[in-house]
Amino acid sequence: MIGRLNHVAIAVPDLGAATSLYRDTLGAKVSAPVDQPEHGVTTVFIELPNTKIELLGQLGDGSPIARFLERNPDGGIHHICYEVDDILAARDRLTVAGARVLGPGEPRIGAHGKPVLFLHPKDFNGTLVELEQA
Ligand SMILES: CC[C@@H](C(=O)O)C(=O)SCCNC(=O)CCNC(=O)[C@H](O)C(C)(C)COP(=O)(O)OP(=O)(O)OC[C@H]1O[C@@H](n2cnc3c(N)ncnc32)[C@H](O)[C@@H]1OP(=O)(O)O
Ligand SMILES: [Co+2]
Repeated sequence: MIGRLNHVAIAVPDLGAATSLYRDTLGAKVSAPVDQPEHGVTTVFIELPNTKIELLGQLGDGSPIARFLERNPDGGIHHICYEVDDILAARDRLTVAGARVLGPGEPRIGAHGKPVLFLHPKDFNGTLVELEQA
């Protein structure tokens, strides 16, 4: 059911410093930062030949990455995002299989303008999973 790896997300305490690290030290192509107020984060995408890295900075109070950064003050891998052909069919199939879909259960529009959903990390070997409509 899952398809391509769309991105690996890394939550960071200082988005400017992390962007500089990827652009200037690792020599990667980086995007401009974009605030995602619906998601409580600011994103910077690193374009790699075979996938993307999503740098996540905290945006506003109640950001979903706030507690993660409290527990991991240097930052860390926060989630992985797989593409699915039909996000509603994927949600329904996973729910029947016992996986917990986070939030209200309806997809929201993500950083690429496509519907996304998140699955509880406790149901996927301690890894927060994002699904994005391909
Ligand atoms: C920009 C849009 C979009 C895109 O298009 O790419 C994005 O990527 S938005 C990214 C940010 N949004 C989200 O992460 C939304 C979904 N996340 C959540 O709803 C919450 O973050 C969470 C997963 C429910 C965690 O909530 P939190 O309050 O931080 O933690 P808890 O204390 O409730 O945690 C319970 C349990 O789970 C462990 N945990 C938490 N986060 C992670 C994680 N990222 N990876 C692995 N494990 C995680 C946490 O350690 C707790 O474990 P125990 O201590 O053993 O109970
Ligand atoms: Co993401």
